[in-house]
Amino acid sequence: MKLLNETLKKISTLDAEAMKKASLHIDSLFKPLKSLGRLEDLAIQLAGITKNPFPSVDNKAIIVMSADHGVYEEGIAPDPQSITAIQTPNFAKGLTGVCALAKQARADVVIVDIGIAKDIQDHRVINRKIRYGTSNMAKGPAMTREEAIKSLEIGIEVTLDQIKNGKKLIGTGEMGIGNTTPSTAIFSVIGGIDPEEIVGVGAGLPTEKLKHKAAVIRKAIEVNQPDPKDGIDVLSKIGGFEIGGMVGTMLGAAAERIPVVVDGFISTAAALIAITIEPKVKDFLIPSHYTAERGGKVAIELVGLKPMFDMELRLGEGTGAALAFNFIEAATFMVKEMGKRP
Ligand SMILES: Cc1cc2ncn([C@H]3O[C@H](COP(=O)(O)O)[C@@H](O)[C@H]3O)c2cc1C
Ligand SMILES: O=C(O)c1cccnc1
Repeated sequence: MKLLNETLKKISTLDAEAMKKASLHIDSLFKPLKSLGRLEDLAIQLAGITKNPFPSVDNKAIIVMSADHGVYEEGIAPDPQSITAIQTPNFAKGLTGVCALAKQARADVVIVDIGIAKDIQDHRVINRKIRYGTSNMAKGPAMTREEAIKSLEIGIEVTLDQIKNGKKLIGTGEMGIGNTTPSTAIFSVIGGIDPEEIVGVGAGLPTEKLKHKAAVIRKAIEVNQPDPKDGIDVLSKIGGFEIGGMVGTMLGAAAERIPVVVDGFISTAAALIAITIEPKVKDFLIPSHYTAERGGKVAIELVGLKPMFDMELRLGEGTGAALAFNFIEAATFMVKEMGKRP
């Protein structure tokens, strides 16, 4: 709890002076005013986050949190639960979708076991296992409040380690069979939306099972009665360990004034919990893409962010964040490389 409290205390506001300097500089560049559109907004936000009108984000990492879900036993996901444990070492080997995109963006991928249902033998996977998957949220709380806080603090610690190692830009990623179910539950509770309105197929659930997935989510909310104003209560009752880890990454990066990129559906659920815990964190979040998962648009609107692009991705892992790194780095090149108006 100490690390979480210290981190929350450190989260401040954007630096208005650096933003003004960046804005004046961008307006002085050799181009029609505002003609680089949202790239200009991005450069100004980066200045505000880093307190530097000319920041560099060349050293980047995607932090992937991996965990399993007790609610899997309700039949809410199309794949065997063992895929989480099978796929996790593939992040260390560079074989997953996010690894390919991160390689192109010259970013490291950091993979953390924060609650996979099996032991992972690969030493390159950081072992911060809380336990072997959450409990079934359709029957009771997914985790205790203490475990939820632990997941946040693990996310903070792993992120601070990366920042200490020189990372200037962080992306959030995840792996966890079944995790679109707790994510949808989080949007339902905090947004006050019926699960049936936003539930989607995740990794490919047959559409005839969508009503069942929504009913499981509704039951989990009824059984647990999470307090929508208490992000930690929501996380503990209907969340997941990897979602908590991603929230921790967002809080830790914001506290250190490091820009942190929101990925897809699950990462958006983490962002919603992060801003429920500390609204100031929102200014430090950079949205990436519109996920193709049904409910994704409503979800990112709940956070109050406008993604940069829509490539119809629906993989997660941090793939959208890795693609977004290119836009973010491009914004820093614009301010540093362009010439001024005569
Ligand atoms: C091989 C494979 C790789 C993945 N990488 C990310 N996900 C994505 O799909 C899962 C969420 O969807 P659902 O809630 O329907 O299970 C998460 O693991 C998410 O990261 C994957 C899913 C699979 C099958
Ligand atoms: O948008 C995502 O992150 C997503 C969507 C479906 C399944 N897994 C992840």
